[in-house]
Amino acid sequence: MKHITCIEDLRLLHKRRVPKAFFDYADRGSYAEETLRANREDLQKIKFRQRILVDVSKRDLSTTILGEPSSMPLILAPVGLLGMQHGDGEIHACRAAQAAGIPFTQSTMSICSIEDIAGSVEKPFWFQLYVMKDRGFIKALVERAIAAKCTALCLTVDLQVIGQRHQDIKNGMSVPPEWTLSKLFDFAIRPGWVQGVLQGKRRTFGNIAGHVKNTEDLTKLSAWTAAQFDTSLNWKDVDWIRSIWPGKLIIKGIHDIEDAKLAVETGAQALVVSNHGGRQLDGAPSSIHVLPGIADAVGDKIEIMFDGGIRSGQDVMRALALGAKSCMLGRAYAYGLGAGGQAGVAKAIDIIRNELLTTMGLCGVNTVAEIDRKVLAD
Ligand SMILES: Cc1cc2nc3c(=O)[nH]c(=O)nc-3n(C[C@H](O)[C@H](O)[C@H](O)COP(=O)(O)O)c2cc1C
Ligand SMILES: CC(C)CC(=O)C(=O)O
Repeated sequence: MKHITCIEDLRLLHKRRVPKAFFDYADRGSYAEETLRANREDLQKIKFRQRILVDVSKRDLSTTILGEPSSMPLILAPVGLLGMQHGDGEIHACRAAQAAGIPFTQSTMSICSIEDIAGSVEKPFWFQLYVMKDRGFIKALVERAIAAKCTALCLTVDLQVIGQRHQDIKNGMSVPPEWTLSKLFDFAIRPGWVQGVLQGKRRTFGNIAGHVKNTEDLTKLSAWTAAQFDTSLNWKDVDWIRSIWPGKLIIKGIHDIEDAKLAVETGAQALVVSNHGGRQLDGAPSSIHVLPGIADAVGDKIEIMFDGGIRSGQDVMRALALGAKSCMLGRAYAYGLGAGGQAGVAKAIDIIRNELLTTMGLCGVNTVAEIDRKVLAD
């Protein structure tokens, strides 16, 4: 990892080490990928004010997230199928987050189960929930998150209809999964990855296997899961989740001021301004484009988290300047995981941490609380 200096280096290493179908699943977006590109392009358009001769010798990244101390304003976002980027990927990512002193969010669509992670890490983590049609299953899943002592529930609300990812279809990441000679060859030339995944605790959705009959049958499990996304989901379901989850609630996938106001009314502690990393509504504006309006409208009533296109500490600084209290990393750490397991995720976090510290120094800022629109050039 010595010559890895930026997230793009981790991305290229991930691309080399992991079969194409799984790399593309992580890397790509929905439809024409306009929103995926806009997330990056709009962040890069935001320029900083360079300030000089300010004593920046005592820069400090520490902050609070949902009232808890955090070493920096970063969170590992829920990312599905991490265990396919690296054997036991969820455990590796959670360990790296905990070693760095930041929260890890486990996806409903994880390969390791809630219990697998809880039994393998030192501290509590967050759980992300997709509300599926089978509400009995969802209630049981929330109860499992409570039993595992998860400290926050991140309710994702932007995937009741699934945006098509063309590349996943071309790669046979469909239901049922497609096995072609070229795919088998692609696996065969990556024996390190194959061995890691085979040594992992599980090779299918760990939170769901066990609930579906014949779970050994991957096709049945995938079909059940795909059919379970619930197009009827609405704000009443959020109230129901509120009634069965006693802890801190985060609503993830807010992209509109009116929805942000409704999220405040649910009594949730935080919302995530997110377009699911350009994987859902293609043609939506970038997350950074909508952040200032949402922060101005509700930032004094609810904690604002942000994601979408964060690949550097500079990007974190941009989002904090425009009203976010913390940022979720998605692909940035998934690339690290594919590139090198726990060490790769640790590297991703460290790269972003150092970039943020340097950017703060060059903008004449010492603390996270000081970062506001004044650090941006007109
Ligand atoms: C491969 C992949 C899988 C994802 N799976 C989930 C998921 O299971 N649940 C969820 O709430 N968000 C999921 N997301 C969205 C992320 O939580 C986050 O919103 C997004 O990655 C942020 O954009 P970025 O990747 O540009 O940082 C996924 C994102 C990626 C890249
Ligand atoms: C299994 C997927 C629905 C997980 C997800 O949220 C994503 O791929 O963006």
